[in-house]
Amino acid sequence: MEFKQDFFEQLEGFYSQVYPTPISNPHWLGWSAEAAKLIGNPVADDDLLMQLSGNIAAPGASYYAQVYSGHQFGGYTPRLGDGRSIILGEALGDAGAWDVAIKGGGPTPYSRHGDGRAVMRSAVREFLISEALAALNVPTTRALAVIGSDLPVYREDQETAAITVRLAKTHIRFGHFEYFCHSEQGSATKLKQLVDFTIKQHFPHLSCDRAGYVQWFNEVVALTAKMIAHWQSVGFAHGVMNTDNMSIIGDSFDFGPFSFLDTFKEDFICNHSDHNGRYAFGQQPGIGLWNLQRLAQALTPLISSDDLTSDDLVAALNTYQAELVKHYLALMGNKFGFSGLDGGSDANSENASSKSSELTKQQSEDLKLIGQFTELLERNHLDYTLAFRQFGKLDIASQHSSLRDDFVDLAGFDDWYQAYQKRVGCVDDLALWQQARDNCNPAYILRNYLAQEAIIDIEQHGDNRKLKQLQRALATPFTERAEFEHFAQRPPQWGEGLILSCSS
Ligand SMILES: Nc1ncnc2c1ncn2[C@@H]1O[C@H](COP(=O)(O)OP(=O)(O)OP(=O)(O)O)[C@@H](O)[C@H]1O
Ligand SMILES: [Mg+2]
Repeated sequence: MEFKQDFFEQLEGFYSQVYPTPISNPHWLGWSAEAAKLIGNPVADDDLLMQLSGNIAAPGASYYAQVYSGHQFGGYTPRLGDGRSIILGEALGDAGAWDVAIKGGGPTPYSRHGDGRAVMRSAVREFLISEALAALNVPTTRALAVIGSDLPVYREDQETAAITVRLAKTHIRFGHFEYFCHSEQGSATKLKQLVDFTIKQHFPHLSCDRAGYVQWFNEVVALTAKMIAHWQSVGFAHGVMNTDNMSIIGDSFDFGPFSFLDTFKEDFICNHSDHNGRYAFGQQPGIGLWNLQRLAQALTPLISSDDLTSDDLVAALNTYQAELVKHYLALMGNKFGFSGLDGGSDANSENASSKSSELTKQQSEDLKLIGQFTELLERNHLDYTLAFRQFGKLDIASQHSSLRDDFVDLAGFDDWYQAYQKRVGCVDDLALWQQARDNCNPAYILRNYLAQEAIIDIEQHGDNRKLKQLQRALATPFTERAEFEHFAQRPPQWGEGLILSCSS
């Protein structure tokens, strides 16, 4: 791996240098060849294992933990920082550089009372979901590897430590800006230095002046809205949308008690510490905006000469909803096979952009049709992913749809289906239309119970074969294969809506 050290060299005072603590008996539990391609294809040999577990030095690595703060469950914590993630530097790849971080690498000056480690179950989950979301085309950090060990760690019970090797285009979070605005009083120079660095590294088309800052914030709003539209469309609940877990480039970041929906449930809560449902599935779009408001406050000293958030930042915040709806409609319209979508079949297309917050009549009707369908799913206790996978089997012109058999409320379904058929309109090539549905409605998602089964095999028998098989299925989630049939089922009763502990 070849590193550059831009953050380390240019942002002194924004991190503490700290070396990982060696860990006993490191061994590969998982490796992502896809992620490896991003950073010049390192070979997963013993030498690299020792480097990425923190047991020997990696050539060219700097080793540092960044300082940041953040709003956690609505309240401000003045100083957090990387308490268990140690960054080696920015590894060079063909399409840019990626921070390489050892998550669970041992204590840092920001560990507070923590041990700096991660338990195996959480490291495996982060590894699997990072790569699974990437395969679903959801913007996300990646995971190069998960490394097991013999080190005992203590949570509710004794467990074993493991490491996720995270790749991130940046580790800069909303919380970084909050720290240099609120916690380091009078440090407007540092805030500016951080914003300038972020723009130069990740938004190089923008200038580092007031107009550039405003444009940059507009882009952060749009990227965040797009990420959350993706989450809503695949039925992903993040679980801990604190501002210290919001990446400044709109990548899904920090995977703890996340969950995909099994049965569709708008108010599904995946984090058992989230007693009020602040981060429930249906709350995510609103929380995205709330988090952006906190970021706008942190940027205010840079943009405005008084304490009021400038009109320009407020105007940017006001584009959030339209941005989110635009992406959500494109993604959902694709899943349903609506005709004549803005931006064609590419939901990422920049053509789909209309800054107007006014919905067109067609958009309002589409949103209504989508909402009616998810309500039907909820009332009929149907699985979100499996229901959508059925769309690739629909004979759209026929009155009899295979999907209908799954519903108890047949009259409700029939009414909806009629309106849906009308919206889809005439399909010239049914096979092509069905293929397009299969290409955006996954057969395989990382259901909590599947991750849990893989984890139990490792925990009880040191056997990572299930993890590897699951990883292979999730790498091509739109392609059904007989060998993975068991991954495309509803969960067994014990695994339905499995809620996980936040301790990790
Ligand atoms: N076992 C631990 N030891 C030390 N610090 C910890 C530990 N677990 C969490 N923290 C720290 O607590 C804060 C909030 O934790 P959170 O779960 O959001 O992040 P994380 O999963 O540790 O890391 P990241 O956000 O980098 O993915 C962070 O400052 C984190 O570093
Ligand atoms: Mg975090």
